[in-house]
Formats: sequence, structure tokens, C-alpha cells
Amino acid sequence: MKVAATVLETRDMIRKWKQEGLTIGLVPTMGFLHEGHASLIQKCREENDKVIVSVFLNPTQFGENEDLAAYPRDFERDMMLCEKMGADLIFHPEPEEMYQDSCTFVNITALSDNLCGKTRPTHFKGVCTVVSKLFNIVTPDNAYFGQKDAQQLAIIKKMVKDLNFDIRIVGCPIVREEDGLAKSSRNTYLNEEERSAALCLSKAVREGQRIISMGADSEKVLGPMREIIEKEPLAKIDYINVVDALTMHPVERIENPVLVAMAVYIGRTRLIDNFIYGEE
Ligand SMILES: Nc1ncnc2c1ncn2[C@@H]1O[C@H](COP(=O)(O)OP(=O)(O)OP(=O)(O)O)[C@@H](O)[C@H]1O
Ligand SMILES: CC(C)(CO)[C@@H](O)C(=O)[O-]
Ligand code: BAL
Repeated sequence: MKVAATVLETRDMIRKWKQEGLTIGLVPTMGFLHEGHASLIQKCREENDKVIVSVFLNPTQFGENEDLAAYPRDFERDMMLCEKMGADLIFHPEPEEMYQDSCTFVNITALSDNLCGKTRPTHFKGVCTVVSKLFNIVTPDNAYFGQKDAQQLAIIKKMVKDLNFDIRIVGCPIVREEDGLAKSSRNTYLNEEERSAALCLSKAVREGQRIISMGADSEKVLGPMREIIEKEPLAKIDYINVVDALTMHPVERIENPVLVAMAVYIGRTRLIDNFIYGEE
């Protein structure tokens, strides 16, 4: 497995692989890898000749008062996991390599004003910009994203369509801890008490999944989900919504495929979880 810190080295390697007719898969990450990331790398390994994992803690997707400085990092451990999962190359640039004196951004004007975009108004501009750059650097055939960040996945699919990237976007299911908590690098922020309080997210998801097939009214699904979270003293709902799975617009009646998504503060840690209903 190779590790490249520069765009030039990365492009050189990928050019050679492409000349040999090999297919390229990309797994974009912000590092501090866990089994959620491993599942993306595994899927990428199954579907491509060469597997590239990017490990880049992208500053432009963090708001001023967010957790960029505190975000966990362990590149040595990330390298071991990538090696074990059969990655061929890790692209691990410094922020200066990615941005230098950059003043061009990719901004999506739909799908981003609701859910996470409401609380994090500049977040998806940063995500779309860095993902576009990664796509242009790596030129993958396939790129892998987790359903855990459901709005991000929908936005990237739309961006790829709008900007004519010749890349297949593959969504991968949420990987959970044994007790149901969705795996996330941010789970490391939780102390013991918060860790058990955090179970209210996945409990609410399970309750939502149980009741959604019984009726078409969004509020009837959200009410009992909210109740589970509000019973937990350490939890504070940022948002919980039923939205159209493609447009991210809130829906009152569940007719087309919907995304039921939430962000909840457990103490100071903001966690997300969701499920999709109505897609085959
Ligand atoms: N539990 C999970 N199951 C499936 N995919 C996941 C999971 N956690 C993260 N991913 C995916 O891995 C990719 C990289 O995510 P990222 O590096 O931000 O990890 P993270 O654990 O989600 O971190 P964060 O704490 O920022 O939420 C994204 O496409 C994300 O959706
Ligand atoms: C897609 C991504 C790697 C872009 O920085 C990030 O938003 C993430 O880890 O989900
Ligand atoms: N996985 C989402 C990255 C972020 O929260 O910035």
C-alpha cells in the first residue's frame, strides 16, 4: 500500500493504473477510521482493481464554532486499517496542498437548506468543494459514501449529475455498534454516561421503522420517535424530520421514498442517525 501526500504523486500513480486499463475506486474519509469506513473500503475492494482511500480532515466543511480542532486523528491506525482492508493507496494531503490560495468553491443551492444544512449553513459547500477536488485528483470510476450521512449522499449524487462527473456513486448501509449506536468518529467524544444516553438515537430509529409502515402521516412517526429522545435527560434534539429522499423537502404524508433523519446533541456532541423508507 502506498501513501501519497501530494496531488502530483497521486495523479502519477493513477495515470499508470489507468494506462494498464485498471478500474479505480475512491473512499473519501476524514480519518480516525472505524468499521463504518471499513465497510466502504471492502465494497470498493470488491468492485474495483485499485482502491484509493482519502484521509483528509477538510477544514472548509467546519463552521467557525465547530469541532475541527478537537476532531480525533490517528493516521498510524488509519494506515493499518486501510492495509488490512486491501487499499492500494492512501491520499493524505495537508490542507495547504488541497487549498493553497484557493478561492473557488462548489455550492449546491438545493437539498442543503434543511436538516444538517440548517444547523451547518456552510457545511455542504465545503463538502461539495472538497469532494469535487478529490474527484478531479483521483478520477475514480466509482466512489463510496455511507448512508449514515444521508443528506451528504443525496447531495453528492445530485452534484455528480449536475456537474457531469463520470463517476458512479455507491451508497453503503449504516454500520452500527452491537447495541445499535451508529459508528462515528465523534462517538469518541462521549463519556460513559453520554455513551449510554446516545442509544436514544438508534432506539428512535427502530421505533420509527416499526411504526412507519402502519400509516402515511409523518407526524405519527415523528411523535413517538421524539418522545424516546426527549425522555433522555442528556439529549437535545437539533432536528428530526421526514423528508422526500430525493429533494430533502419535508413531507407531511409518506408517499414517495422518504428519509427519516435526525441530529441530536448528547451533551456537547452532535450525533446523526436516519433510515430510508419506501426504496426497494
Ligand atoms: N457507521 C457508518 N456506517 C456507514 N458509513 C459510515 C459510517 N460512519 C461513517 N460512514 C461514512 O464514511 C465516510 C467518511 O465519514 P467520516 O470520515 O466523516 O466518518 P464519521 O465517523 O461519519 O465521522 P463523523 O464523526 O464526522 O460523523 C462517509 O461517507 C460516511 O457516511
Ligand atoms: C465526504 C467527506 C470525506 C468530505 O470531506 C466527509 O464529509 C465525510 O467524511 O463524510
Ligand atoms: N461525515 C460528516 C462530516 C462532518 O460532519 O463534517
